[in-house]
Amino acid sequence: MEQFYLENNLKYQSLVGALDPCPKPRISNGMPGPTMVVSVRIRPLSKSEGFPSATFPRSSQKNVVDIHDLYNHPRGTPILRSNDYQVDRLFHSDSTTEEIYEDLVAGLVLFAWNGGIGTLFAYGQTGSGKTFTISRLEELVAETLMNGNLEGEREIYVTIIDLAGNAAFDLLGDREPISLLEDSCGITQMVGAVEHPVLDVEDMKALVERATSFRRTAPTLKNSASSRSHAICRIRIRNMEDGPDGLLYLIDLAGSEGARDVAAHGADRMRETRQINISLSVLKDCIRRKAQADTTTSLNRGKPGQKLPHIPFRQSALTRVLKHVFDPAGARACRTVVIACVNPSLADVGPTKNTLRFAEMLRVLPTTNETSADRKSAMHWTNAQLKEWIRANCGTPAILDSVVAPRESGAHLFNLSSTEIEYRCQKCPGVKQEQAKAFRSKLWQMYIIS
Ligand SMILES: Nc1ncnc2c1ncn2[C@@H]1O[C@H](COP(=O)(O)OP(=O)(O)OP(=O)(O)O)[C@@H](O)[C@H]1O
Repeated sequence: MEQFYLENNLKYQSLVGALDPCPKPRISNGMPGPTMVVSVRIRPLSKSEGFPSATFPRSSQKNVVDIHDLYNHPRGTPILRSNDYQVDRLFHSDSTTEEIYEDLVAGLVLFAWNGGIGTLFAYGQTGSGKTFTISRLEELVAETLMNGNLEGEREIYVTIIDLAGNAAFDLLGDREPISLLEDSCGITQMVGAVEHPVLDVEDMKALVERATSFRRTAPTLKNSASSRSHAICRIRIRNMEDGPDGLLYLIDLAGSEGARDVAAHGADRMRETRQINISLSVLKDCIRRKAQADTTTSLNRGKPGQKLPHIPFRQSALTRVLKHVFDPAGARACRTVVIACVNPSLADVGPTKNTLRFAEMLRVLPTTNETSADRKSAMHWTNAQLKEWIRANCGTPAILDSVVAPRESGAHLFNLSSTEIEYRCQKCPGVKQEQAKAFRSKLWQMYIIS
């Protein structure tokens, strides 16, 4: 595929240059939820990669990014396939980590300082800039906690562990194995991991450096020093007055790798990659179900007999450590910031789309206190908007208007599983399976009323 992109670089540039993406109706109004903010950071394009950028933040719409991919059409010339994604915050390739800190993380630190549990994840494809982002954020967090400008008396303790599969290791204790056990109060304890008191910023930097030196890395096709484990930095903010201790989790996830990227790996590396991908998949499932659970809870607040939703956080060590975030029975106030990191290179366009699709999916059901009427109006498109969107996204050959709006019977419902979307599209003559697939991710969980 990379060869195809290199050979068609000029064609790609000219197709992108001729495009004029128009503002399209969006599923949601773009307001971040109160407990979870989903952001995307696009890292700068590295010249050595030799591919053009496939990510184009839209100037006319805030927090929307267009991704243009070149499709190798089996029966014709290559064509451009475009998708757009919207998140709560979008950081362009010239944004600094300091800007991200001010916008997303400073509030989380204050929240933890005042006794809450703040969690920050960086996830994305291998080589997309997660470690780059988290390591600088760790320094900035330390500066805020130590500069003496926050009100109240606190003591700071740091634990840094890494998770490889379901095994956990203390990165500040020479990578000794530790156990993750639930105590009688249902809190996951890192048994055997040492908590280090931090007195100033230099202490914190030294601890982070020490942890980095013990972290498991290996070269991958995309990154010569790829992190092959999830690193969790837990900062406990001990309240010396009356009040609960705050907790701040800064998590640098191992990079996901696609089947294409792992072709050259041996059996051990394949197993390791499989374990990473499984734990990331459980994490994604938990985040998503948590977002759904928050929405359902806020809509049903006050109604009797509401059951707690099931969130499968016990399925991996990573989500067990983060039980406080996912346990629907948890009583502590939690806030979560997700930073989806992407590499803008055209060669990485597939994983980039996966990362953005997931980021956008977390926002489909925003965790706000909006009423069901607000939600309905935000999720309904008019027929004209639907036609416009499908025409712009259906690929080639274009779908006919008669197929786009084949109904006289009222609602054309796309709030369906992927199989059902295909089923619907099979019923509409003229829509090809591949086109139906392209719609699937976007139309998922969306009503469209005639
Ligand atoms: N915003 C940025 N500005 C400049 N360089 C960056 C930025 N983000 C990442 N890089 C560079 O890209 C390369 C890969 O970044 P990094 O190691 O952080 O990726 P990663 O997502 O942690 O990868 P992995 O999952 O494989 O560990 C590094 O050389 C890093 O310096």
